[in-house]
Amino acid sequence: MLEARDLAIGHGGKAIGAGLSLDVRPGEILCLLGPNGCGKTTLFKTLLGLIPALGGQVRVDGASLAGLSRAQIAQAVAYVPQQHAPPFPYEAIEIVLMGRTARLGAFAQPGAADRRVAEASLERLGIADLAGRDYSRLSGGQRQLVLIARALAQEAPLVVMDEPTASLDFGNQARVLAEVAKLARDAESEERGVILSTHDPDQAFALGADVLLMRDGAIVGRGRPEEALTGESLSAVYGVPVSVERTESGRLVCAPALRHSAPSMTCDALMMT
Ligand SMILES: Nc1ncnc2c1ncn2[C@@H]1O[C@H](COP(=O)(O)OP(=O)(O)OP(=O)(O)O)[C@@H](O)[C@H]1O
Repeated sequence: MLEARDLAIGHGGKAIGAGLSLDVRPGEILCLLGPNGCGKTTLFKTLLGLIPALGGQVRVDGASLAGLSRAQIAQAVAYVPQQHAPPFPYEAIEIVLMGRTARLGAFAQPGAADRRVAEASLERLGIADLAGRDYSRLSGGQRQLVLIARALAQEAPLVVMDEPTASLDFGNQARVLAEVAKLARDAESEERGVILSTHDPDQAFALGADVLLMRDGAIVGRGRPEEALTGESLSAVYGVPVSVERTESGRLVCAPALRHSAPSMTCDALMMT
């Protein structure tokens, strides 16, 4: 479905990563983990053709990304960006309806069926009440949920999500993760491929997702979460001691050690800040 081979990525011709290869197939969830600034968003934008690859190849359903129009890419891949600021005060439902655009003819307007799909997407995420609200005035987490609804409405076979749970509260994180799992493996609908980035390695365990560990623009680990996410690999990638522990229920969780030797502020210093 999505294949990247020996991809080099960067901005304005300046490389920030190279030698990147990955595959996502229907029913698979691929979880991209790595420190701030390692190149996750740049990789996603390159996979979506939003910025040019500096080398290597991306193929979508066997076709070279370079030869596809924006509409063809949008029919194949839905994108949930990290941040999104529309230039006009759209209602949330209008943002979700934009997900239908790739399915319409050049000058066609979304119809009643498209509106029903958009409303169902909002409902599925428990945010039907936001439909008529001004998107630009929603909280960061509410906006993120609306963008996920837009990706659902797009009904593309592959979904790329850049930190989809970043500004969500605890309950909404769980809701969105459940949707991610359903998107990929819901027996009632067609299987989809999902690739998401996150700063929480526990999510890879919770989703049973394949893992790509990235550092400084390179892939430094990959595989099933139990193999790729070890105390050693996570400590090396994030530069802090991390242990991976099994809870009583049998679930694996990642626990960073808080360094006792880190400089700490005295009460006086804290009161002055
Ligand atoms: N538009 C841009 N022009 C030039 N450099 C950029 C641009 N966007 C990002 N970069 C640089 O590319 C590098 C990778 O950034 P990127 O946003 O891909 O990292 P990331 O892994 O997604 O980070 P985070 O986890 O903080 O979101 C960083 O050094 C960043 O400063």
